[in-house]
Amino acid sequence: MFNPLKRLVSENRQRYASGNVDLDLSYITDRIIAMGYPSEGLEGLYRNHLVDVRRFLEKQHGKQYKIFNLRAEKAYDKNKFDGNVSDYPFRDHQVPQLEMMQQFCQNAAGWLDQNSENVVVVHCKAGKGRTGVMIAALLLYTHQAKNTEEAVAIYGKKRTTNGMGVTIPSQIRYIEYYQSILNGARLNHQPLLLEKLILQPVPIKYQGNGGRWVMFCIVDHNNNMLYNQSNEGCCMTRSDQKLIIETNGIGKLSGDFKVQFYYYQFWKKQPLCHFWLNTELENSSSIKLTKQWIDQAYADELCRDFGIDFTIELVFDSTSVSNHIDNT
Ligand SMILES: CCCCCCCC(=O)OC[C@H](COP(=O)(O)O[C@H]1[C@H](O)[C@@H](OP(=O)(O)O)[C@H](OP(=O)(O)O)[C@@H](OP(=O)(O)O)[C@H]1O)OC(=O)CCCCCCC
Repeated sequence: MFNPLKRLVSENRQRYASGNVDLDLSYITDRIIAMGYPSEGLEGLYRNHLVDVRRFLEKQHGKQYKIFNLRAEKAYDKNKFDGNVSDYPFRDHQVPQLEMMQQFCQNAAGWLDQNSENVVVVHCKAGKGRTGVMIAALLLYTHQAKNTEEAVAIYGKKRTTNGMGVTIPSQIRYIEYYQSILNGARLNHQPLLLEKLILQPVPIKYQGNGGRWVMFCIVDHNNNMLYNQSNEGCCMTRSDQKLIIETNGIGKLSGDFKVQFYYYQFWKKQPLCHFWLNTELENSSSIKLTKQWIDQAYADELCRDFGIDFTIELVFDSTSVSNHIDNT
């Protein structure tokens, strides 16, 4: 039934509305469905209600649906869908572990291969960003999209009213990483040694001298600190054009990592921007990210100071890079 609050909360997502069904749910293909979280209690008042989702899926697909829950923050009793639920959790606005993308695709494609009537149903919270990452990966894995751009476009067109499905730069980067794995790229397990970060131009308000210092840390998927600039006492040098932060060669990185920039206001950490990278698929001694490849670089008021040509460059120790390349 039409519910104005649910419609408001589903924002730009395409809803499935037919007869007395009105769900935050979209068919990306005939056999791949994206939807919002099947909720209960208070959340069920403004998102898809679990009971409505179950009724819809059973009516349309009998017992031939399999649900994939990507929401790390919350879970429901799998028995409410007769146990036919698999979890591939990751956090809101973040990226999945690369291995998890492969496991998800194998599981989902295996289910689709078992019977031509089987469908997969993917959700996170809103069923937009994270759901889009995994469905784009599945479209690539099942050869229904030839590259990341096409996979993201198919998803955006079917899932949203304005084509804006997966929009977070790191999430798009991870679909690209996954595409390169499917294209035969070899993962390199040798760590890379982060030598320095170069911010160009110097963020205007955060240069010291009465302004606030830009700080950064590096974390893993569980938010465990891999490197913390404020503890390591690394050296910052500033010219008119750039801010160079030397890590003294102690930033040894392996696999997925997130670089988070922040500053302190009243002793509270205020995030500025961040990005995810994976060392296993990066083979160059420097990675330079323009603003459009940095997460939240537009959204946060403070990051406007970074200017349109703002770049963050990560420079790795050349020995670690050559060890890395020898191993590919
Ligand atoms: C009378 C109140 C009217 C409220 C109207 C709210 C209208 C409104 O803004 O609704 C939207 C909000 C937030 O909406 P959500 O709580 O659903 O949050 C969305 C979710 O994080 C998506 O990530 P994911 O789960 O798909 O991975 C994200 O997409 P992405 O990761 O791609 O950026 C999207 O960002 P985006 O907006 O696309 O930038 C978020 O808005 O809903 C609520 O906060 C729940 C409100 C609960 C209200 C409870 C009332 C009982």
